[in-house]
Amino acid sequence: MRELIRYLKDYKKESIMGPLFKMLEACFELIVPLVMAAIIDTGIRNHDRPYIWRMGLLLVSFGVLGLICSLTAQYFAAKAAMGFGTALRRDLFAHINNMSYTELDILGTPTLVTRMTSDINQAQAGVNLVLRLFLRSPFIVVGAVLMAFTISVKMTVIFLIAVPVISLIIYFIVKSTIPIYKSAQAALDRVSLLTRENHIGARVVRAFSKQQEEISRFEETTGALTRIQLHAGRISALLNPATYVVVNLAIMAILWSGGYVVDSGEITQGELIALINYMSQILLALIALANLIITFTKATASAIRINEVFHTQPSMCGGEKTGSEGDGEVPAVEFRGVSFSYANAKENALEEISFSAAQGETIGIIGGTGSGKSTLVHLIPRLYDTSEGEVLFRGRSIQEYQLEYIRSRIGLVPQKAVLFQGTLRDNMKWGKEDASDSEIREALDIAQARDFVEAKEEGLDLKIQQGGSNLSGGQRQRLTIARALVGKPDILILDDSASALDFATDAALRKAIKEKTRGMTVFIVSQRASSIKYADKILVLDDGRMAGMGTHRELMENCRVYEEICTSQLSGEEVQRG
Ligand SMILES: Nc1ncnc2c1ncn2[C@@H]1O[C@H](COP(=O)(O)OP(=O)(O)OP(=O)(O)O)[C@@H](O)[C@H]1O
Repeated sequence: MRELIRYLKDYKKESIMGPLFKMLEACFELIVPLVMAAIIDTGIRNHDRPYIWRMGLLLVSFGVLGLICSLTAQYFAAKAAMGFGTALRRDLFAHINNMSYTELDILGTPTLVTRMTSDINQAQAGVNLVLRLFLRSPFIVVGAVLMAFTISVKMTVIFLIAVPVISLIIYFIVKSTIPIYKSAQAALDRVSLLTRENHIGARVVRAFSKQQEEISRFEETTGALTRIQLHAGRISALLNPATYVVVNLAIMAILWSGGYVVDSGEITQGELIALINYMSQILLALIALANLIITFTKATASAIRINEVFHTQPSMCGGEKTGSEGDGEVPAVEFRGVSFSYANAKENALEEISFSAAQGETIGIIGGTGSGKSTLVHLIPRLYDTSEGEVLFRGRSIQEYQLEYIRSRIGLVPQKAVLFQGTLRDNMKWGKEDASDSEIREALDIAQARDFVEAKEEGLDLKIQQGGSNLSGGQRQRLTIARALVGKPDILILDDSASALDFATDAALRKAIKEKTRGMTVFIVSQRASSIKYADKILVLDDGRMAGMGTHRELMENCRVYEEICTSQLSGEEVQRG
């Protein structure tokens, strides 16, 4: 938690005023039993009604003042806690956005969502409660014992026995619940993972009629979370009865021995009542302290999880260079002996890959599933860094370029077509912030998306729902291609991003890209031989290795893997026509 305290730096005033007003409220509370004692000993004993009224009014004033102090403290504490949470959330979001794919793979999205939401809320609640109670509760306990001491030194012994016993009970209960709260947060991660997986894959779940299995899986996971929370709840439920037993025993002791000391005239009846009041105040303060410790512990567990994300430093930092180097003589992209392995993976996903792609060339990449096609193209815009070897962009290592620059010059259309909530125009502007409508229409035209967009009444103002759910798979794919084209990148990568298009649209798309984006180097990843066979150069991947490289004709003659793919997909005539 200490590391996160820096997020309170803009709320120094609130962080001081909150606890101070709580202490002030506690002072009023500590005086109340003395006023009560005065009412009993003077007002009631002497039948002095005006005195009772005066003192009664004083009690009401203390109550009102205490309430004002408490509300003011609450205001400052809430303001500081909200500010803390907001700044923390903003920083964590920015930090996660700076992470490379490697860190995102290691941490995983569900836990990042839980940490961004539930954990930050927990830390925020911790800050709020700490600001209100961390001084108040100990202050009341010490204050009540001291007040009792001023009334009767002898009777204070009961306080000095009761307070440590209550503290010990609280200590053991809190100590045994802390690890349980930690595992509850981890169980929440699992619930979050399952919820996310299920909501994203809702259509698949229904298509396979897996609702019942998924509901059972969900019940099992939430059941585990419930069991953990119940376990913690059962232990915490012991807190009140156990502490009340001790306090009531102490009050019995005060009443029993109080009878003797009142009889002997050492203390008055009013003072005896004040002692009982102080004992109750101590109990309430200690229980509040126990709640504070539990909330603080949960907040600390959450803070650890948040800090784990902050400590995961982006493994990638960009270079200095912007602007293209060299001219048409230098290859647009070159791989020199590139091998790559995913974090925690035992085997390399790519092994010794070397090739070069000239400016304006179309490169087809083909291979079986899991052969490393996506991995290879992800290395071009530096979504991952190579484990061995080098990737060059226009004759220079991509590591020398600024990350923003390299990504603005390389348009990647990922396998999964992801669009964001907003208008179609907003989505297109991801490719180029200041793109004009005519630039967007041009990109839509090349991506074979213009017709269907113009057929919609709203045109570029078409509202895209979350994840693009109001569009078909093929429409989404065409829009993501258009989005990459808007920025007129030097390199366009289509990672199996035309898989949902029919053959005619796929062919029209490739033709339009070739004709209307002169000078652009295009990488087409596909499982379909027909999509890549006209490429200037075809890379054939097999289990992460380069099985062949060349034109369709060359590969048909000397690459067995390519020949097998083609003969399994194309007719004899199509194979020959390449
Ligand atoms: N994020 C990841 N973490 C660990 N391993 C991964 C990750 N992504 C892919 N792999 C592994 O790397 C290998 C290559 O995967 P890749 O996605 O590049 O294949 P692909 O040829 O594009 O397959 P497909 O055509 O099915 O999309 C596979 O064995 C896969 O299991």
